[in-house]
Amino acid sequence: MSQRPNFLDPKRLVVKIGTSSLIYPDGQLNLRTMDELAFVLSAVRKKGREVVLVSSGAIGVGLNQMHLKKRPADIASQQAIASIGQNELMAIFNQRFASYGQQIGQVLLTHDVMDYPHSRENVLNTFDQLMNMNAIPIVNENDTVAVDELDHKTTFGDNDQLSAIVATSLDADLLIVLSDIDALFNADPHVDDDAHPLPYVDEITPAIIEAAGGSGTRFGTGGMVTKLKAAQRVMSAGHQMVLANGTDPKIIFDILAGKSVGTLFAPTLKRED
Ligand SMILES: Nc1ncnc2c1ncn2[C@@H]1O[C@H](COP(=O)(O)OP(=O)(O)O)[C@@H](O)[C@H]1O
Ligand SMILES: N[C@@H](CCC(=O)OP(=O)(O)O)C(=O)O
Repeated sequence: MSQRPNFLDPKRLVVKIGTSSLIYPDGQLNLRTMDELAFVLSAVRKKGREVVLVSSGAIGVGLNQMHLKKRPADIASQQAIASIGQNELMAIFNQRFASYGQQIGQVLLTHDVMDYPHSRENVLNTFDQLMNMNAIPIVNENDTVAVDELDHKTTFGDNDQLSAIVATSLDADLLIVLSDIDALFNADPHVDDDAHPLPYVDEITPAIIEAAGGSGTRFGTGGMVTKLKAAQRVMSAGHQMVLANGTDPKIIFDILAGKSVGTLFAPTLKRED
């Protein structure tokens, strides 16, 4: 009988969902995925695991609210769209999580807040208290204020790296990154028909970085490049990351049950099939 590896039993779990899993290619909101995500995370929380959700979607939802097909060019307009979208995103999550009896709390972060020791400590205390209250923190970058200036870095750049920073800062055992793709492939499968999935990565080699392309969709931002950076950060901290398809968030149950789905990034662990 195969031994159950420790990543299957995380005490503290961070789940990141990308815009391309929350918004259909035509710009409409994927309410089904949002509802299923609320259902699954509520069930996981009720089983005693601490759960943090990092959700993208502020800009995508804002564009939908304002009936816009693409991002406006100027920063102030993008930030206004994010302001409208974040509000709507949380309204939907609030309603869906409430239907499963699960309390949530919003945490909007900028890079500088995590850089300065005092503000970082306050943020981490807030996470701790939310989890003590059995609430699920829902995190996003504070897009309405984050703009990089010469001597002041406020942006994370993308939510893949934000989720890795949150996971490592909270010492989470496992980061699950849900995207619109089944796994990391040896080449972008939207470009190369012969690409095959990689079930297990124990080291981010130059060949793997070479295989990672940008986003395949109108709304996604980082593509595979930023997911590999996130994996690198998590692995360096001695923890694990699973990249999997977020179309049906019940895949989280499969991951926690030890099924070999997506790509497992883990420094030394060998996956048992
Ligand atoms: N080697 C690769 N393996 C898998 N996907 C890749 C790879 N290189 C580039 N991609 C692209 O990355 C996309 C996922 O990133 P992105 O669109 O930013 O999603 P999200 O919104 O979930 O962050 C995939 O749909 C795919 O087109
Ligand atoms: N903070 C932005 C997310 C940017 C981002 O990284 O998006 P994604 O590549 O879809 O995870 C938003 O909420 O629109």
